[in-house]
Amino acid sequence: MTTDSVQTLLVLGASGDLTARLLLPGLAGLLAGGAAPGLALVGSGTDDWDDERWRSRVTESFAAAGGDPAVARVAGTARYLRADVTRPDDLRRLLAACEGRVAIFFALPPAVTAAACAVLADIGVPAGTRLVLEKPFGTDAQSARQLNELLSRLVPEDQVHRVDHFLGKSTVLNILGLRFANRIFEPLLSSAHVESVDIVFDESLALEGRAGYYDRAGALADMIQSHLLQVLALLVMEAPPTLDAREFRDRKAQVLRATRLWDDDPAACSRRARYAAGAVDGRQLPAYADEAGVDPARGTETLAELVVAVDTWRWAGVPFRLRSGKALSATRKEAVITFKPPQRVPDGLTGWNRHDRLRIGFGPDRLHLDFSINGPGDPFVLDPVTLDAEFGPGDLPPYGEVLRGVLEGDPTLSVRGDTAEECWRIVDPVLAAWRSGAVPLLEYPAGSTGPADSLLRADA
Ligand SMILES: NC(=O)C1=CN([C@@H]2O[C@H](COP(=O)(O)OP(=O)(O)OC[C@H]3O[C@@H](n4cnc5c(N)ncnc54)[C@H](OP(=O)(O)O)[C@@H]3O)[C@@H](O)[C@H]2O)C=CC1
Ligand SMILES: O=C1O[C@H](COP(=O)(O)O)[C@@H](O)[C@H](O)[C@H]1O
Repeated sequence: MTTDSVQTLLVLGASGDLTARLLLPGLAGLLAGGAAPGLALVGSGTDDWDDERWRSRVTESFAAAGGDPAVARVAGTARYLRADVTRPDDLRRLLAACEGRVAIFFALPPAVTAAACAVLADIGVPAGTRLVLEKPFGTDAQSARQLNELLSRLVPEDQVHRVDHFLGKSTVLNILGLRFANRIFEPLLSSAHVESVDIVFDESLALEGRAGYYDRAGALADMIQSHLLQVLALLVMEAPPTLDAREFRDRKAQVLRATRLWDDDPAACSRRARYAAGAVDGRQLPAYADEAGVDPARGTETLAELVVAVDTWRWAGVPFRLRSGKALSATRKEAVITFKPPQRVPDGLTGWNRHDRLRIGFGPDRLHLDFSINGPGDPFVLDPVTLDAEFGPGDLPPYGEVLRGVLEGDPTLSVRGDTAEECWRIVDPVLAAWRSGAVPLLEYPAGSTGPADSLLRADA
């Protein structure tokens, strides 16, 4: 093993939900594939745990990777240090316990992450340290800018990883490959041919005990500001000359800078709603307002919709409708590109009654192309058909892909600081309109398809 390969992943928030459920299983997948051979794992939290307790948590979360020796080595040598990360002496002690290059994963409540970063900015971090921050990154454009300023005092931007588990490497590459590695789709992807785009992330999952975080975030910040605008950027960006982190992230940032609310009208271009009592998949759910830990007076939305325009030569005039909601009747995770009708269907051909559509599914990652052809029987009558393809699974779970970028020092998948601010710049006026009461908080029964007054295309 070279000295260069020795590095420590320092997990702040070792006892938390994210660490056990997503981060550690992702790490196990990565290690089982032979990555990060010299990795040491240090966990920390305010709980009175010892090494044994932490190792058993790690082993439990690593279980899916089987008995891989590299995985077992990391679990068996993991160390735990009790610390309050808002205290300078505790953070100094944690950093002193790390060997080689350090990656600090802030699996902490956002306010604690910001406080820990402020302390680190005073005490400093070893050269080469990478910082991994979970979403939400700030609560608006101003707080995101302040957090960015703080981080810039700590390490260079390329060593800051603002995590977006949603856009793992395989999903990003699926979209880029679909758009830029053939001559079929890309020439059609512009306002000349596209009528509208819907990006939808509907979940049948409800609050699932996450009121502590979710009730202060809501669907707009939880999903649209943080994840769906990133999907939008991938769908509309110009082709990067290479997949180098700088080129790729520059292209994303450019289109997000050109994105604005439809008609610049935050009230007309947005919807918000929260679920009332109902049943999802036979499971009876209370109204969101009655869920444990929820303060109904906050008026937190569990479903948000937003229509934006991308003011570029290619996309001007095309509405992009973004929506995400919880406790809905069915899970639907896809981007749907609806094409304009054919310029003219020749007289004599009948039956065209459905727009051509390209559907890109996220989980499972699939592609569907809906269009009309001459079907069986009468050749003068068109029938709707769908061509399907699977993108195939990536070799790692999303957090494995995120951690690979962190441990290999590759910021490609990380959300760059200016981009995080830009996403808040887009949604801030909507949050202000909601706070002022300009947009009513609608209700939909859990297990329904959402409020009737949706901005999505009804036929998509
Ligand atoms: N859970 C999820 O599915 C997802 C979570 N996230 C994000 O991940 C982050 C963590 O979320 P989650 O794991 O759910 O939260 P949890 O509340 O489950 O865990 C938070 C952790 O932070 C620790 N902690 C709190 N204050 C301090 C402190 N002063 N010093 C040291 N440790 C402290 C807690 O330890 P203790 O209890 O001992 O104080 C606990 O281990 C959040 O930013 C969240 O938005 C993002 C996507 C999904
Ligand atoms: O980041 C989040 O994502 C999940 C949905 O993503 P998935 O990969 O778990 O399907 C969402 O449920 C959660 O509210 C949000 O914080």
